[in-house]
Amino acid sequence: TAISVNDFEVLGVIGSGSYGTVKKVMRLKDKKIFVWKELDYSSASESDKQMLVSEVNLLRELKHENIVKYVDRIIDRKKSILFLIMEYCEGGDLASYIAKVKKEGSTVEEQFIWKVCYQLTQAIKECHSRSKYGRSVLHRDLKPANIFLDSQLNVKLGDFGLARVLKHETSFAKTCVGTPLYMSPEQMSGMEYNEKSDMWALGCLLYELCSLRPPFVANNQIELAAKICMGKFDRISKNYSIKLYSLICSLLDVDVEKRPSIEVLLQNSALLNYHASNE
Ligand SMILES: CN(C)CCCNS(=O)(=O)c1cccc(Nc2nc(OCC3CCCCC3)c3[nH]cnc3n2)c1
Repeated sequence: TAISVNDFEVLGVIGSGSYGTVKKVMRLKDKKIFVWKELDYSSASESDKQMLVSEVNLLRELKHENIVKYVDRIIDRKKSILFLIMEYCEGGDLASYIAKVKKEGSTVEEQFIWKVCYQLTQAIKECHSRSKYGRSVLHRDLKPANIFLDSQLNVKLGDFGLARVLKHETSFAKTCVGTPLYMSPEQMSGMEYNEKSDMWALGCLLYELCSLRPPFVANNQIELAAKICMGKFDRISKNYSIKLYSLICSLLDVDVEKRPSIEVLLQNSALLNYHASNE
């Protein structure tokens, strides 16, 4: 039997993304906790609706321990609302985590940064491997607000891909909403997003976990673009190992060719050692 909103109890609102509200819900039959994302498609065109259906079908196929799991969907045709039931990540998002560490005047432990690096590398590999077989996997924003933690502090890559479908955003809107702190030099120069852009964003994320701020900050887009294309950033604290710093430097290479691909990163010795000693 199809599931309905009456099978759930809404426990509260977690936040609202650009495409709808995210609520914490409990499934009544087994008291399990999930989130549901409410997508209002009342103003979507027929083609947008088709895109939404295909994106949701792609979501269903992406099953990986480091990607937020899609559980089910509910369509309320009367209200034109699509409810996406996803796994609930108790630990919240990395943006909140970094803000908390910073507020406490503390620092992020190197072991945890290697864990985040290893698990995100696996998630990115999964996304890239699918896009190889002709499936355009949602381009997932690799930014702290879109990376979640479960109760064991395992990393889960969230989904923002749907936001693009519903926001009918033109390419202009795409690049001009919010400050794209993690945008790669080649994207700043107008090139399309490509898999190496994810590697740059991963570098920005690892840098931010070390320094509690992004590698490139500016007061406006022009200045930000200039800094990113220059590719100069302050060294991270000497409390972190050279291995970690050189990995971050290799990812924050303005030369797309020299920047490691996900396959090259998977062969990184320090990362392999991390995994071997934490299996
Ligand atoms: C935006 N944040 C800085 C503060 C807002 C709220 N705190 S928080 O750090 O996200 C937080 C706190 C406790 C639990 C969770 N768990 C969670 N959140 C999701 O999405 C959050 C949503 C994403 C779009 C923007 C609004 C927030 C999930 N999606 C799939 N599983 C999810 N599990 C999140």
